[in-house]
This record gives sequence, structure tokens and C-alpha cells, in this order.
Amino acid sequence: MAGRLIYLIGPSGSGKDSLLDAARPHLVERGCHMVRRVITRSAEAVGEAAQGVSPEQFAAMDAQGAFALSWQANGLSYGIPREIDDWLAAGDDVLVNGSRAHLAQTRKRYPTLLVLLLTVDQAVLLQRLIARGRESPADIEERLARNARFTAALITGNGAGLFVLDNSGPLEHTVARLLCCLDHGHSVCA
Ligand SMILES: Nc1ncnc2c1ncn2[C@@H]1O[C@H](COP(=O)(O)OP(=O)(O)O)[C@@H](O)[C@H]1O
Ligand SMILES: O=P(O)(O)OC[C@H]1O[C@H](OP(=O)(O)OP(=O)(O)O)[C@H](O)[C@@H]1O
Repeated sequence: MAGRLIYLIGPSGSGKDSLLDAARPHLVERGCHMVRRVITRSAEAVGEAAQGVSPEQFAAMDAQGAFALSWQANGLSYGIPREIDDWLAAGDDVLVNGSRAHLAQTRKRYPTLLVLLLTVDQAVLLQRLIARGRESPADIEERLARNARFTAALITGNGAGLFVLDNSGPLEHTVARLLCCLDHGHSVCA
């Protein structure tokens, strides 16, 4: 039986990378894979341990079929390596750091995917983006505007198969709720 694709989405700065890092040992324990994304962001940029490539390298990898999923956002290209399909075919769960804008296309390819929407209060989000110090003030403003366009529409329009995880509080609470959702389903873990 195919494994579950778990698609973690949420605004930049909501804590997706932090959550993945904190949950990693628990996910590994459950046999759930995580994958390093390929991003046209310099390797020096603070943040997740992504594989940084040039736009030309990304285009070449894409053309060779290196990605199960790929998208553009925030002036960058993102790729999810195709090895996730081998894990899913082997019956293993896979958790990926996804894109809200790409959700509809992802659903077409993986109709049974489980969507986890990480949310955080907009004021908290601003503080976290500033504290992270990765983006310029203009880029932060752009990310906040993008967030405002998405979150409400996602919650109202995509009820089925979409679990909301709030990360405005301590990260340990969010990790516990994530694991509860994966182990028992959302209704048990409200
Ligand atoms: N629950 C939390 N409480 C406090 N700070 C957090 C929490 N979750 C994440 N952060 C901080 O917020 C910033 C953005 O988190 P990050 O994981 O990079 O978000 P994303 O991957 O969604 O862009 C980081 O500086 C991180 O340390
Ligand atoms: O369509 P959206 O939901 O807005 O997502 C667009 C991209 O932005 C985020 O990456 P980003 O480069 O900001 O990395 P981060 O998540 O680590 O901040 C997210 O992981 C997506 O790759």
C-alpha cells in the first residue's frame, strides 16, 4: 500500500523548518521520511539545510525529471526530489515542506495527501521574520502580504483533508499536536 504524503504548508516564518527539525527524531522513529529541498537560494542563506543551486542548475535538474514537485515563489525556485515517490511506493510516509500556492497542483498528483497548515498570528509572524534576519524589510513585507492573501482562503476553501496547526505558542506544543494528528487524526487532537 502506498504511504501518505504529508504536505506541510504555512507562511514563511510560521515555523515550518523549526517544526520539522524539532519533530525529526519522532518522525524518524515512526518511519516517516523527510527530504532536503533543492532551492535557488545561496547555500550560505540562513535556514533549512536545503541544497542550494543556481537557476541554470535548477532548470537542468527539472528538465531531467529530478523533481516530484517544483514551484516558484518569493523569487526562488523550489524542488522536491523525486525519491519521495520511491518511499511512498514502498509504503512509507513522507513529510515535505510545501507551498500554499502549489497545493492544487500537488493534490492533482497526490490526491490522498494530508495537508498540515501551520498558522501563526500576523504580529507574531512579523516579529519572527525580523528576528530570523534572513530577508530584507521589503522581502518581509512581501511575505506578509502573500500570507494575508492565502490563509483565510485556504481555511475556508479546503476543509477536507486540511489540518490546521497553530504555532503561535511554544514549539513543543506544536510538535506534540503534529504527532497526535499523524498518529490519531485531527479530531482527536484539537
Ligand atoms: N513556536 C515558536 N516560538 C518561537 N519562535 C519560533 C517558533 N517557531 C519558530 N520560531 C522562530 O521563528 C522563525 C521562523 O521560523 P522558521 O522555522 O524559519 O519558519 P519557516 O520555515 O516557516 O519559514 C525562526 O527564527 C524560528 O526560530
Ligand atoms: O506558496 P507559499 O505557501 O507562500 O510558499 C512558497 C514558498 O515559501 C516558503 O519557502 P521559503 O523560501 O520562504 O522558506 P521558508 O519556508 O523556510 O521560509 C515555502 O516553503 C514555499 O517553498
